[in-house]
Amino acid sequence: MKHGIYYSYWEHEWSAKFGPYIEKVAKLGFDVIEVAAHHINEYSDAELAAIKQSAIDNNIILTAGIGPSKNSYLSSPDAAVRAAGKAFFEQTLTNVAKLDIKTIGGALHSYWPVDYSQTVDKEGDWARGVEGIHGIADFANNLGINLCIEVLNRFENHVLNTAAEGVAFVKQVDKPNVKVMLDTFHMNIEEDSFGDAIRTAGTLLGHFHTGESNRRVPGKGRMPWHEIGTALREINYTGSVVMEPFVKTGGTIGSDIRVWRDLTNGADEAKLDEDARHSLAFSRFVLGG
Ligand SMILES: O=C(CO)[C@@H](O)[C@H](O)[C@H](O)CO
Ligand SMILES: [Mn+2]
Repeated sequence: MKHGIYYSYWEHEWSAKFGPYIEKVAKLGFDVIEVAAHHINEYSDAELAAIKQSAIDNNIILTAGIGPSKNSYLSSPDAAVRAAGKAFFEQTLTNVAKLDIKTIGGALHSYWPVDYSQTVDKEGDWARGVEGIHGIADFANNLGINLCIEVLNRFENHVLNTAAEGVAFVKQVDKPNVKVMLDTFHMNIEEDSFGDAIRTAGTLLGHFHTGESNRRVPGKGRMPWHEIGTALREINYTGSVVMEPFVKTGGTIGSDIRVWRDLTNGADEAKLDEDARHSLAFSRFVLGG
């Protein structure tokens, strides 16, 4: 099991450059950095090559997270938006591959976060989402990329809220590089049992996000970490466990994640780094790896 952190922990914008964080997370002892792919198409090839080299030099694996935009996503009822979604993914996956990234996770079938001022069509969005992911799976597979479909809580998406729904969706897509992704923050809201949810995902689990119920770093709250670690060991999970703490207010990250109070307790960057380092030690101990 490899342990990582989403660089957005330190940032306010999904557009923030991720290159400089590779050395930082390596120094903190992580194996993996997760980067936001939302703006990767704005990076030049030279920039991507330098980032890839930095990852090699620092012995860091990159994974990518993404929340597709409402203008271009795979399950839209509007065919033009679906086509734009496919084009966006093909360009994004091509650039993601330039960083040797093998895992991209998020609500890839949908857009994020969902706008609930509009009518919800769960069945239609599910069917179009399955078709949309099916339609980009081979393209991703040819680049060596796994598409990890994140199960989110009800306030952020309506299609997949539980591990069981994630498994049913991924089975309908029926492609070897399309997997289920779980996140303890969302599971805490929707699942009856963390252990059962992880066992339900089983061999289909492709990526795993961690965080406390208020999205502080693992170890600062009341998540049943022992139960989670036991279940991950039971299913012989060998993928990445990426902590996804969101503790800062402000910017697009603060508003998309609904961080309306300072969860850092006024921490400066050095204190945030220390919290991440302690949480990594805690995560390795309780989850394995
Ligand atoms: O858990 C979440 C959101 O609550 C994320 O994994 C999200 O999909 C990603 O951050 C988008 O970049
Ligand atoms: Mn997540």
